[in-house]
Amino acid sequence: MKNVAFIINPFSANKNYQPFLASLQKQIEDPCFYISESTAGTEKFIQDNFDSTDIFVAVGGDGTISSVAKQLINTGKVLAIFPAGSGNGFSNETNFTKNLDELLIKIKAKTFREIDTFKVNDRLSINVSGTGFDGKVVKQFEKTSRGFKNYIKISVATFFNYKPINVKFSAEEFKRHDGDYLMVNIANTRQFGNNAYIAPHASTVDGLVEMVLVKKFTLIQGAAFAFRMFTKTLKENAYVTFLSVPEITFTVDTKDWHLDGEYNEIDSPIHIKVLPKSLKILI
Ligand SMILES: Nc1ncnc2c1ncn2[C@@H]1O[C@H](COP(=O)(O)OP(=O)(O)OP(=O)(O)O)[C@@H](O)[C@H]1O
Repeated sequence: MKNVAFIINPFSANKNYQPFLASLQKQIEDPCFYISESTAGTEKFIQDNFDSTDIFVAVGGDGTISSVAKQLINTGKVLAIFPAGSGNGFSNETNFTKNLDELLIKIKAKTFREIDTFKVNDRLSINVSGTGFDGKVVKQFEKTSRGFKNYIKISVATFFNYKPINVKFSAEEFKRHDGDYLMVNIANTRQFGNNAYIAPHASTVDGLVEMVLVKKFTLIQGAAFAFRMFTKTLKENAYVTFLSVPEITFTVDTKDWHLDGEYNEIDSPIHIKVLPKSLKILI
């Protein structure tokens, strides 16, 4: 299989990439692959193999996919995914499964489509990024051994001593939404991962992101919110507001963000901007 490179993150999810690599080597003679020790390593690998590769396959979770996508934005190169993360939000939303045979058929067909991505100031996001409660949760979560159980544990603990963030919009039309929020998320796709649908109406081809503003609620209301997220039925109410926008600017009194589930420190003011049809992705 020519012009295809596999970038494997050995730290994703259960840190067990060997079975994937063994199947790959069984199915393809001498595949081009790279076991990535860091995002800088991935960057260098893509640069070194850029001219000879048409399809870069990210083997990992949303963080890995994002680190590969970053290098492919607005180029002729195509992204493919073998989901190997714990949440797999982006791969769930772009129809990639853990079936290697299926992936190899898609790679042979080489059919792709163009989807939107977006920027948070100067940083790229492909899936869902946010600040506030879940920015803080991701910060604490990265200090643990990860996994869904730790995520829930940290979420509940963070909830009880969490001080809402203050958001102020620049444009007059959004100023009525200025105020204190539990969290603010910016969604390109519908879900965080683990089928938690934070923005059930988001689309990767509409040139817009869904900004989801969530006010602080009680734990009981939080349970209802979680139920609606997992049943794809989250809608606007006294606690939840959706803004569908191609770009938006605001200030926020925290630097704690997660970009596609990875903790980032970002200075306010924040400028969100959609990069329409900027990423070619295998279908
Ligand atoms: N290209 C890369 N090479 C090496 N390590 C990476 C790369 N991209 C991200 N990482 C690191 O690998 C770890 C796992 O990231 P990743 O998001 O892929 O998996 P996950 O967190 O298990 O899955 P998900 O994001 O779907 O929940 C993170 O600590 C991240 O910082």
